[in-house]
Amino acid sequence: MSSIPAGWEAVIGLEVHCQLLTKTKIFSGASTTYGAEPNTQADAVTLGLPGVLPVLNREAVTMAVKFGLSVDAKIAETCVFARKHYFYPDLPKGYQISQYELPIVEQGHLDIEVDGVAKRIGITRAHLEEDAGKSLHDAFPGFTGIDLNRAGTPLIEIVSEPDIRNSAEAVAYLKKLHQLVVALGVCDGNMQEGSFRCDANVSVRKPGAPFGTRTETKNINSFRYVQQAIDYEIERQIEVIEAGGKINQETRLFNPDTGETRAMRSKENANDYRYFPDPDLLPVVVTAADQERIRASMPELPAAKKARFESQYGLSAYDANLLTSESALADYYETVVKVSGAEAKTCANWVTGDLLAALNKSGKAIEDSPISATQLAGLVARIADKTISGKIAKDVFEAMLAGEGDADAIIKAKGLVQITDEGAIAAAIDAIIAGNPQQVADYRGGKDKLFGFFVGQAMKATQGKANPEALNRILKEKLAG
Ligand SMILES: Nc1ncnc2c1ncn2[C@@H]1O[C@H](COP(=O)(O)OP(=O)(O)OP(=O)(O)O)[C@@H](O)[C@H]1O
Ligand SMILES: [Mg+2]
Ligand SMILES: [Mg+2]
Repeated sequence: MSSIPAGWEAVIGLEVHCQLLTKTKIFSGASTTYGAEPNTQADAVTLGLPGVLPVLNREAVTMAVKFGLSVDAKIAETCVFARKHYFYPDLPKGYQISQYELPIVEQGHLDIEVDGVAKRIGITRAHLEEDAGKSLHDAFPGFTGIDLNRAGTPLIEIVSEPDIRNSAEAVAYLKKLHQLVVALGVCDGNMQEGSFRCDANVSVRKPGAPFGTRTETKNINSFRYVQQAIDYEIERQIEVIEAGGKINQETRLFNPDTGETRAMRSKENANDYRYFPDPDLLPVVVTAADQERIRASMPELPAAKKARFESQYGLSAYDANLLTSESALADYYETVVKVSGAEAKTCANWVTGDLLAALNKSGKAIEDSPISATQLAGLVARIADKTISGKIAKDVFEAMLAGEGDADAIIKAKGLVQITDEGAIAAAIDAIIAGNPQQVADYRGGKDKLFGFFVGQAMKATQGKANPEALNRILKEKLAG
C-alpha cells in the first residue's frame, strides 16, 4: 500500500455486489448456473417481455436475511422492491428491479483488524436486486454481443458507511466480508466469475474538513485491484486539487494492465434513476418468527468459530484465525484432532505448517488436498503414540504427499518404526563414543557445542529412527563419563 501524504486524509465507502447462490433467478425459474451457452438462460421474465410478471424467489430473501443477521443489522419487517431506470443494452426492461427506500437490511457493522488495530466499519444497508446481463466486446470483431444469462441473478448490494480511510482497511473489510458470505453459504465468492465484486467510492480532504467529492470506480474483481485502484485514485485526486483543480463526481473504470483508473461517465444522482416502487411486486414481510427460524439455520460464523478454537483447543489467536479463515480448512483441522486423538496444538502445527505449505506450493485448495484429514490424522497418531519421531514424520509426510499411501503402510514399507529400545540406543552411542576419542575429550574439556555432533552421529547410526528424547538422555549420561 502506498502511504497517504501528510496533511491529507482519504475517505472511502465500498459497495459490494454479491451474487446469491440460488439455483434459479430472483424473479423467475430460469437457471443461474455460470458458463452456459449465451442466452440459453434468458426466459421471458429475464427478457422483460410484455405481460410477464416477476415472482420473488423466497430463497434469495432468506439469504439476504442471513447476511443481515451475520452483521448484526436490522432486518426490515417490510421491504419494498423499486424500479431503477437507466438505459444499457444488457438491461432489456430499461429498469433494474432493486430496493431503494426500504431495503431488507439496514445498520449493520463488520469489525476488521489492520496491523493489530481493530476498527468497526458501518454497513449502511444491503438490498436485494437483480443482476444485469453482460456485454461481450471481444467475441465478435466490430460488434458487441449481449448475453442475458446473468440478467436476473439475485444480488445483494452491501453498502458500507464512508468509514474506511486507506486501501489496507478497504482490503481487510472486503476479505472479511468475502469470508463471511462464503461461510454463510449465500455466495460462492468466485471473484473471477464476478460473483463478488466491488465499487470503490473515494474522496480526499484535509483532516477535519467536510467530505470531498467522491469518484466511484466500478466492478473491481480482485483484492489486489481494489488496493491498486484506491491508491491510484487517492494520489490522482490529491494531485488534481493541489494543482488548483476540482474533482468531478464521476464513475471511473479500473484498468488492471496499468493499475490506473479512467473516467467513464459523470455519476448519476439517485433522482436520475426515477426510482418508484415496482407495482408488480408486493412488499415483502419478514416476521420476527421468520428471522428466528432463519437464524437457527445459520452455520457457525467465522468470528465465533475463531473464539471457540482458542478456548476449546487452546490455540493461539494466530492459529485460530488461520484455521478458521475457511470453513473447509476448519473442518479439516477438527477431523484431524478427532480422528488422531493427539494434542490439538500438534495437529494445528501439522495443518498450518506442513500441509498448508504443501498446498500453497502446488496451488491446491484444501478441498483438493492430496492428503485427506483422516490420512493426516493417521500420521499424527503415530507421532503421538511414539511409533515414529516428529522428524521421521516429515519424511512420511513427503511420501504421503507423493501418493505412496497411508502413514502406517509407509512406516512399515520403509522400516521407519522408531527405536525405543534403550539398550539398542545405548549400544549405538557406545560405538560412537569409542570411535571418536578426540571429540569426547574435547567435549569433556568444556566444548559443549560438540553435543550436536554426537546427536548427529547417533541419529545417523540409527537411520534417524532413535527416539530423540531417549537418545539425548542416554548420550548426556554417557558423555558425562
Ligand atoms: N464523500 C465520500 N467519499 C467517499 N465515499 C463516500 C462519500 N460519500 C458517500 N460515500 C460512499 O459511497 C457509497 C455510496 O453508495 P450508494 O449505493 O449509497 O449510492 P450510489 O453509489 O450513488 O448508488 P448506486 O448504487 O446507484 O451506485 C457508500 O459506500 C458511501 O459510504
Ligand atoms: Mg449503490
Ligand atoms: Mg454506487
